[in-house]
Amino acid sequence: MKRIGLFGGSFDPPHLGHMLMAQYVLEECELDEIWFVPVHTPPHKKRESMSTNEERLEMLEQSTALEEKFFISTIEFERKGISYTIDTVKQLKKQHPNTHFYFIIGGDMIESLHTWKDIEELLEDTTFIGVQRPGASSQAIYSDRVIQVEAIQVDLSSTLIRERVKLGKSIAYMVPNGVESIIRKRGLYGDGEREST
Ligand SMILES: Nc1ncnc2c1ncn2[C@@H]1O[C@H](COP(=O)(O)OP(=O)(O)OP(=O)(O)O)[C@@H](O)[C@H]1O
Ligand SMILES: O=C(O)c1ccc[n+]([C@@H]2O[C@H](COP(=O)([O-])O)[C@@H](O)[C@H]2O)c1
Repeated sequence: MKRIGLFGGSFDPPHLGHMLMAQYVLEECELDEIWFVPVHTPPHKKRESMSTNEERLEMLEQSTALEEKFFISTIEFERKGISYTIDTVKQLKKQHPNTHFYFIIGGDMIESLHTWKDIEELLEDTTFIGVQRPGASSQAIYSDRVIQVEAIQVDLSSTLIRERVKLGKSIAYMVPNGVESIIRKRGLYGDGEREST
């Protein structure tokens, strides 16, 4: 059985917190590959930024280019609609029958797992991996059904990066190489009016 870690998120933009946790989980949980799965429409979160799917994908491609075990699945872009994880996992399992899928989340999300669509069914054959996140608590209904990994904790979020860009502050060393220049080149996260996908 191949062991694949799915890492879902908005990645708007990808930041070093994402990359460090992906690399750490890859090794620590002895996974074969990590597949980053950018959401089309997050189930529980309103996307605050107006960046397009193509722009998020370009930043993710830049972020994963140098690591041979990092891949991107655009399955949720293609499916459109709300990006429920159960739908993604079911679709992927059909396409890759000899694979065990893991789903990587930040420790902050363990608390709200009970609100996910068909969570019992999802937990039956998908193994969740929760990576500690600064400020997150581990007291939650499903905490004993999630492999909890103590990776290097970085108090970074995409929200913080977007705010810093808006204020004209540096984001050097906070995002993977090349991501800052995509942000600047495309004028992301500024005040200007942009179209969303
Ligand atoms: N610094 C971090 N440490 C641990 N987990 C993180 C960190 N940043 C993001 N994650 C986790 O990565 C996944 C994808 O996150 P997402 O792309 O939504 O980033 P975010 O930084 O939380 O974004 P935003 O600030 O826009 O809400 C989620 O499971 C989230 O909990
Ligand atoms: O399936 C659900 O009900 C569900 C509810 C909340 C979040 N998720 C997934 O969790 C991942 C991270 O979500 P977010 O909101 O932090 O971008 C992303 O892949 C979402 O599709 C999934």
